[in-house]
Amino acid sequence: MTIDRTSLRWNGWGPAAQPDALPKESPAWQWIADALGINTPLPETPATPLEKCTLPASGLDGETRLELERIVGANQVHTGDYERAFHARGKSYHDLLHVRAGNLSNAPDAVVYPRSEDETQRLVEFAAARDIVLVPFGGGSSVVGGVTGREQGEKRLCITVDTTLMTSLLSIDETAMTATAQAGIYGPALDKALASQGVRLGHYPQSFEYSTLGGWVAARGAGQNSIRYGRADKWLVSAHVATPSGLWRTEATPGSAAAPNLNQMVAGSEGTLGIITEATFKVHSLPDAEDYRGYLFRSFAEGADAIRRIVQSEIPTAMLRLSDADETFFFRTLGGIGKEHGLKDNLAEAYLRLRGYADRPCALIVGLEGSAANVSHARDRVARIMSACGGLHVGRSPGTSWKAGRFHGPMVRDPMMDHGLGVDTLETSTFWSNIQTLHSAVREAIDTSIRETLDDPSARGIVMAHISHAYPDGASLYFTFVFPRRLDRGLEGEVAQWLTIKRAASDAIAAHNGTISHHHGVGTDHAPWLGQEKGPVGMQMLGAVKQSLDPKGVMNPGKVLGDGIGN
Ligand SMILES: Cc1cc2nc3c(=O)[nH]c(=O)nc-3n(C[C@H](O)[C@H](O)[C@H](O)COP(=O)(O)OP(=O)(O)OC[C@H]3O[C@@H](n4cnc5c(N)ncnc54)[C@H](O)[C@@H]3O)c2cc1C
Repeated sequence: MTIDRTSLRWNGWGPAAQPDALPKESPAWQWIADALGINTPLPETPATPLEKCTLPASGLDGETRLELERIVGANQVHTGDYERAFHARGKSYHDLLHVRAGNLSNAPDAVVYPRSEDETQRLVEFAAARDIVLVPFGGGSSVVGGVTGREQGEKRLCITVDTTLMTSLLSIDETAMTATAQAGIYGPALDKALASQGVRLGHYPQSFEYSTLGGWVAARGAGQNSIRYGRADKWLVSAHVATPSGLWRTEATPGSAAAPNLNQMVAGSEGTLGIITEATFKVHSLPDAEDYRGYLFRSFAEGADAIRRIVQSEIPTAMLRLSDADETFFFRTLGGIGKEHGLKDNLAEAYLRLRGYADRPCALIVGLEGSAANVSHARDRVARIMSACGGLHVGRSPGTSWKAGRFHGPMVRDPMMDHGLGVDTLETSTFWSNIQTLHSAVREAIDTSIRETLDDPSARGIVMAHISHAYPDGASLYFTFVFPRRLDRGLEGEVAQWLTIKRAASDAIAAHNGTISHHHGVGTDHAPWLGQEKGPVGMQMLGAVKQSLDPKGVMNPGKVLGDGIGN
């Protein structure tokens, strides 16, 4: 079962029909405007409807269309406006600036939906022979420019290959605890199929509902419970990839010393080497017990120290998520707006004041999953470390409400963009010894660069961050920032505003020893910083692999190895 494209927003996030996540009459708008130093009413900035957008004519000629139809079937080759608009770009803030403004100049000439590995391989070989560009597309949830159709200056025919008709769970090896599925299966469908056999992969990115197995591997992502279930490069056992040089089957053994592990070339390849048609991955028994709960810390440093100690003590947790003081304040205030403030809340506040947690606290959510005995044992050990590090237990409700809304946060972005506000996120990781330095440097870079882009001296951004994934040696930092959009200079001015902020943040990450991406990938947006991270020899190796598998450069050109930020 796949998701009908027309049931989804082509220029936003989630279902086409969905309740407004931030209704017009909500008092939250005024609070956000005040926090941003905006003294005028927020403007109405709705997205351009499709019928008013400029779509370049498809360059697909009749003969090529016939050839494509011979490979994938007549019903699987699309050149209609909706299909081309849906596949023009991904879901980054930068992507949304373009599509909401009605600029669909990146739309591919056609979208094709292969139904099998054989069709995909024939399609890739056909494209290579004809020098036709192919852009692999799963859920299209890339936030780094990974699925942009025609890159600027690309003259060749451009076809997006949508994998979402390849949705079968092919097999489960209950003895080895691995499973194999076709790459185009969406998160919920995969989860359901695995759960019916008593197992799960456990990969839950925030985009889970609208992203695919192939996209998770290709972008080398991490789910919210990555501490327990691992990132994509950890749970991937093997893959089949349709490349211009033939079908590539990576080796599948639990451990091997037979030269470097080529699965690591698939994870993170972002469609530049070929199209992943199926993947084999590790699975886990469904947990008997779950425990999600909250703690408060007086400082980000104390909370980070608690996470480090828990992970280094090898206590089996599924998730540890620490918000900095700004993020804690933002979500607590936003969540409380419009709600009646009763006696219970007053007592809770008085208690926090008394214990010294009222002044800019940092919230930490702990998630535990597994057998009842393991969860209970882990809960006690976690509680001891939290307490030793200054954490205050605040009960289950922050944990359960975080879990219930774990995929809903992004629904707020469209209404914000409809009211002149920009919202973007970026992420990195570093060693524990550097985490506070990197947090401060990137926070400062985003805050300063937002102010630089605004004329009004009282206007500013809201910048917040959390630790989202933890390892024994370090952790990731995930930044979210909200800012008043530069609406006065059109699309070009808005892209320039975004570029100023993005460059400042990325330069700060590179200067302070963070990775340019912990889990979103490289796409076009992070490509200019990749060389600094991999070094000249590393870049030469990546280029040589690309050249060897895809000598004509038809597979997702401009991504990962390009330099096209802002395209
Ligand atoms: C709201 C939101 C929240 C997000 N949260 C997370 C998160 O928590 N964790 C995380 O890791 N990421 C997150 N992301 C980023 C994104 O969802 C991930 O990168 C995801 O793995 C992409 O999956 P997809 O199926 O949508 O792939 P797409 O966006 O379609 O593609 C991503 C990249 O992989 C390539 N690709 C896709 N399918 C294939 C294939 N079969 N073979 C070869 N190449 C392929 C594409 O060409 C592109 O370069 C989030 C994005 C959004 C919009």
